Amino acid sequence: MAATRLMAGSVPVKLPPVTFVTGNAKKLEEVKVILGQSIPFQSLKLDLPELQGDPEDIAKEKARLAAKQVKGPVLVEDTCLCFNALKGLPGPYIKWFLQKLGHEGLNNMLMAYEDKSAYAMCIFSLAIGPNSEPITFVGKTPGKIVPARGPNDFGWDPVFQPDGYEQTYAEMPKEEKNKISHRSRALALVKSHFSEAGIGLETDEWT
Ligand SMILES: O=c1[nH]c(=O)c2ncn([C@@H]3O[C@H](COP(=O)(O)OP(=O)(O)OP(=O)(O)O)[C@@H](O)[C@H]3O)c2[nH]1
Ligand SMILES: [Mg+2]
Repeated sequence: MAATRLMAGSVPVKLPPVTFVTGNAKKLEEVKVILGQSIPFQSLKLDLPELQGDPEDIAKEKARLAAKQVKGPVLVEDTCLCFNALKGLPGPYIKWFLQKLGHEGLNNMLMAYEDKSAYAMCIFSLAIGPNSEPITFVGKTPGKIVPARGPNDFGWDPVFQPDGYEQTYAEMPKEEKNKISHRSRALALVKSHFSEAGIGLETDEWT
């Protein structure tokens, strides 16, 4: 099973299948549903170390590390939750803020501010191999931080209410979240890249 890169006017170059590398089962669940059969991929559960700094650099570095481990094409993603009143923080550090402070703590961080607006951001990074420069695809969904509502099965979903909705991500049916989420917006760009770059895949099977 191999992916094929169709170069205009040249012989297609075969690439191994793309591996989505993440340690987060909930991310993987959403990526599977959003991509459907559009880009067949295999997944690898690996909690990669993360650089500090600019979210795009974090995602690229994650892709470089993943490509070294997999020795082939990889897709990774890094998710940020950015509070406008805090100039974008916690951003890429949301995992640790959520772990230490919980939903209530995230709300409390904004207590001193009237502005509760925030945005969820997903940066996918694709590296074709260990020596190629990763490229990134950014998806954002604006919303606000609210006291937790809805099931508690994925991260900060209960405290993020996207603009134009009365429900938090957690309260929305999954199909609805996947229509407007930061993740689906970033993946729409990944899909376009695959079709524009002429990256065809020989298989439509899940592995
Ligand atoms: O409510 C949520 N709705 C989402 O749509 C969503 N996407 C990610 N997250 C959480 O935000 C942090 C990102 O950190 P993160 O990008 O480093 O992820 P991770 O370390 O869990 O996995 P990975 O880095 O191995 O891929 C982690 O706490 C994730 O659980 C979400 N929470
Ligand atoms: Mg991580």
